[in-house]
Amino acid sequence: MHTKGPAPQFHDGSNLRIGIVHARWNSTIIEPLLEGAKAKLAECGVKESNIVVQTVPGAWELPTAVQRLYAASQVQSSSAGSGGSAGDLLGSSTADLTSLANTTNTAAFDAIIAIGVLIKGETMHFEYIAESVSHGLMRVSLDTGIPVIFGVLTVLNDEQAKARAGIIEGSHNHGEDWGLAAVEMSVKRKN
Ligand SMILES: O=c1[nH]c(NC[C@H](O)[C@H](O)[C@H](O)CO)c([N+](=O)[O-])c(=O)[nH]1
Repeated sequence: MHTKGPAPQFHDGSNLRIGIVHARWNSTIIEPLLEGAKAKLAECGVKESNIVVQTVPGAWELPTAVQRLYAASQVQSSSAGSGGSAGDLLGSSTADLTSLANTTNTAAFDAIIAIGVLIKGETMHFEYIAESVSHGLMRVSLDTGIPVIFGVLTVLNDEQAKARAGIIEGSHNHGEDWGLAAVEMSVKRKN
């Protein structure tokens, strides 16, 4: 039963480009969260071809990956605009070009969703990662001006994680909220 979140708002996502970066830790929870976000993006009309999904090992890597995806999309879209090659703009090594070329369809994003699942262990590791990742994602969003949707579960045990991924009977998949937030923030940013 989903009681605390905002009433869902559906906006027209047909002209939006959305990036999703997700961690691979706790993948049995990540997968339904990712599917929930993508389902709501589709429901709002975001084209499959305008959704770019990338993965990182764990939540700690999310801020840098989101920042790099944003930066690559700016290079790509400005080189497309200027008619120059991405290489001119990157002043780049082959490795940079390869990684840029491997990120298909990186024309400027309207929002990026960062998805991770942090489950408290018996040490302070959880606290340090959760604190740094939340501050890092907020900083990327404020520094770039692009909405970065905080899709990082910070839970105390597997049951809490399952309840937020819609895996437990009657529970709500928070990934859906993140998809809707990405569309809403993108539309409001354009207006
Ligand atoms: O995404 C996660 N990464 C985790 N650790 C890995 C971390 O995010 C980095 O990938 C790693 O430290 C290498 O930088 C987790 N725990 O340690 O418990 C976790 O629960 N979730």
